[in-house]
Amino acid sequence: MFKDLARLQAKLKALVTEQENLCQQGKVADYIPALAKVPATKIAACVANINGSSVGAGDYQEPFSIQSISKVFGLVMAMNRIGDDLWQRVNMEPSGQPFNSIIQLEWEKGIPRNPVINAGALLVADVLTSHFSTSKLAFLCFMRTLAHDDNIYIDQDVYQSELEHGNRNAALAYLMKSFGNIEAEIPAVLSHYFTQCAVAMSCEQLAKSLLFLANKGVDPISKQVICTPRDAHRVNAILSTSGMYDQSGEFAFSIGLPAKSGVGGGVVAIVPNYGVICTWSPPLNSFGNSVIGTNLLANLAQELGLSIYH
Ligand SMILES: NC(=O)CC[C@H](N)C(=O)O
Repeated sequence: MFKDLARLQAKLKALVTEQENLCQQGKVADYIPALAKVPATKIAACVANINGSSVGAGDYQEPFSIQSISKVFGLVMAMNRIGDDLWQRVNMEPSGQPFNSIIQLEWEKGIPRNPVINAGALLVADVLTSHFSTSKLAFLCFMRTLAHDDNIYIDQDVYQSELEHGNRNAALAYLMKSFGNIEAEIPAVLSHYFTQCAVAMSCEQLAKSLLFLANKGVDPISKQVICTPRDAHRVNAILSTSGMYDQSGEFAFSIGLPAKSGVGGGVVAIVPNYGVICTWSPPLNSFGNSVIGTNLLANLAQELGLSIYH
């Protein structure tokens, strides 16, 4: 558990102020208009404590597009639904490739390297589409339950844009289907995947909703079992090795926390037995990870001595 939350809040404020005044690099995602129009100056950091309390600084209560952070939640739902069968259809190795790469998928006969690159998340979306009668609604309900907030919503503007610019994801899904690794019809799989990506949440909501991964699978607020301790371990392991895409090695080397980024500029990091940190800043580096979001996490982890490798 994080102690002395007042000091932690002062630290978050100081870090946010320091980062917003630095000359920053990076580029806001512009593959869809709905993301391109988000102001590059947004900046936020929030820490959810394992006892359910939280502190934040900057725009930490403002919703943004969670994008690939949704892959974590989809994965947990799929693991809960089909158990170890999932690992017959998706691997658990780092890809060493950009998040939306297609090359490896053909070499490896339609089996995605891991569930947190696009191909893997589309595979997970197929599992959810095939095993829930209303998978999009089930996903939204899951998010609302985890965040303890019924106001969480799907940003229709982002969803529509994703659909209109979804050719690469469609290509990944059709390639997997050609290998027999996708069961449902591709339009339904894509619709589920883009719905997940289009969920809007704030840093505070995201940090709270992932507390179960810092607490061996149990939501510390409701005491509800969200997944088994073994699956919480597995998700954290995948996030440690692949959550920051092809920057995961460097992230483990310099920060040492299971983490997941999204092209909306959000980054979440799990601190087992302590809580969850979420940062947000839209400009991205060449890996698709938030520049300031990663800096904020690095500074905080260093100052507080947080690393799972200590
Ligand atoms: N890295 C990401 O956040 C990618 C999500 C994005 N919607 C895509 O599918 O390309």
